[in-house]
Amino acid sequence: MIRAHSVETVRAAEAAAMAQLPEGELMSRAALGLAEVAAARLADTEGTTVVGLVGAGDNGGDTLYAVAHLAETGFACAVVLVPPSGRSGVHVGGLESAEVAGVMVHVAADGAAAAADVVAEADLVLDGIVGIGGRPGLRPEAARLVDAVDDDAWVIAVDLASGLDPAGEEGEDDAVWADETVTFGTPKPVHLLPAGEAATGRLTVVDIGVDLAEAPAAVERLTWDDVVDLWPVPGSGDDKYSRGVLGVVAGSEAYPGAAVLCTTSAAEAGVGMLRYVGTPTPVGLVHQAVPEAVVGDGRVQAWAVGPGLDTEADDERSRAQLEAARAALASDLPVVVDAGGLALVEGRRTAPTVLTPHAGELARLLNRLETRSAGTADGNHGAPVTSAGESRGRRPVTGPADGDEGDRHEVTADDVKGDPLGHARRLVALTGATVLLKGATTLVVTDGEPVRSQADAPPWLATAGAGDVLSGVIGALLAAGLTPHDAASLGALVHGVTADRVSGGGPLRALAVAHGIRPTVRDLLARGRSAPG
Ligand SMILES: NC(=O)C1=CN([C@@H]2O[C@H](COP(=O)(O)OP(=O)(O)OC[C@H]3O[C@@H](n4cnc5c(N)ncnc54)[C@H](O)[C@@H]3O)[C@@H](O)[C@H]2O)[C@@H](O)CC1
Ligand SMILES: [K+]
Repeated sequence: MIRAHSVETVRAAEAAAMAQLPEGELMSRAALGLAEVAAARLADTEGTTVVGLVGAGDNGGDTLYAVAHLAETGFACAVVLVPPSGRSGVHVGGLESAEVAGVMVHVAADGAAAAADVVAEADLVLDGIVGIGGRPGLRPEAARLVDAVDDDAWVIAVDLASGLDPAGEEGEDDAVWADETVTFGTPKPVHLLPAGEAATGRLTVVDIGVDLAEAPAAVERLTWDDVVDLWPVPGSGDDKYSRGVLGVVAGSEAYPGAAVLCTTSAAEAGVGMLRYVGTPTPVGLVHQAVPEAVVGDGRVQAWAVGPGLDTEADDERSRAQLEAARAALASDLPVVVDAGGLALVEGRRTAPTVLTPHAGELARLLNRLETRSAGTADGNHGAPVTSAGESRGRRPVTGPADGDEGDRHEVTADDVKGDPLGHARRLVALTGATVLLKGATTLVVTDGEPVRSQADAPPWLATAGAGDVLSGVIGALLAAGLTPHDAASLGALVHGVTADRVSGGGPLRALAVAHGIRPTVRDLLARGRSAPG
């Protein structure tokens, strides 16, 4: 598992480490590690020239010492001091060390065009403008220098790409776009969250001897190795019931294929037994595609509700199916809810619940539940969801207290894409559920747990039916007894890795991903068995 720690946790751990070490030791380790990575990249790209962009804080200090090392190694090195106060604004020891090593020192404020020319010459650029002490955004003079970087230069962000919010909460367009980020001690949230992941590039962690093993993580990412620890592997005493029975309420006369995709992926994920509840057309298809499934209601350990469900259909068989979906949501069993099922969510369930919206579905759900919640807070009407003010990171609801929607801001899919984590947290606060928000980086948010962030899938996975497959995998894992947080994040990992294998760099289809789940899980488990120790 990759664990990212908050700025506060990192600063506390660094302070504890520094108290035991000679002054400047941590910075010196950070700078040496940074210089080693930079030298390796220069060797790979046959580059010879280095420019460091140096801000006022210790991030600039790391950069100055690293550039000094590179100059001593024989590279042609320069730095551009970015602070408006020039030399007097930067790390004194670092600047001295760079000058002694023969690094050319330029001050941005003295001549912006000349400084930009120096930057444009570099094969490798170290971005040391700001690190974990930075506020989002770049000052105009820094932005101009960053714009001058040659397209072919290798850009290494020191600790994090300057301009990004270190916490990864606020999106920021005005930031360095790095090929690689060299961070110290531990990843920071920004490296793993949608707001910063793309600008971070490849992430390299340099060990500086700061111990964060016991410190609580802010963001986690499951890796292939976690599959062995988390995947439910049957023992000799297991039978199909003890391994977990999943009930699937999915598909409809309008969208019958979703039933096939969801049940196929649950079967491929190795669920103990499958029950399927649907209308005649998808029932016929499921009979053919997944003969293992038993059609009809019955005892289950978990439900998957919603893929391809048609909540508008009004014939007798459809009403019976929707009744089964509502009964599943009203039960005390774990449920994963997707697509059409999200329209049936009325608020808080006490049993384990995973909601798997994409941005548009999350926006619709927030609008519906928050309107209701505003009414409930005033004692007027609505489901027993939480009061409007409880959620973390949410915008205030501006509607009048009588529950009238008034000028209340309607959340849009673009709002969710602009602040995915904040909006996912809003839905967690309203429902108490685990929210899996789909995207290039999929977020799994549960109250009281570190956010899980998975980025395993290729863009080819953005295709119809992919979500139906994901629901089946998560349902199988819930039925086997995993927590919603583990089931959702492990499901996202396996879904993404499978898609990557199936794609092989080209198009994929959802049914192929469903059929790829079984060999992917097998291979990931085999990897763990063959790993040393
Ligand atoms: N604390 C430690 O023990 C260690 C810290 N290290 C480095 O120190 C960094 C943190 O250093 P600092 O706390 O000095 O903070 P930073 O170097 O991240 O930046 C703080 C300075 O930048 C200015 N600033 C903030 N936002 C800005 C913006 N958007 N544009 C321009 N200037 C801005 C601030 O006014 C302040 O002067 C880490 O990111 C890491 O690179 C490493 O040396 C490892 C050890
Ligand atoms: K930086």
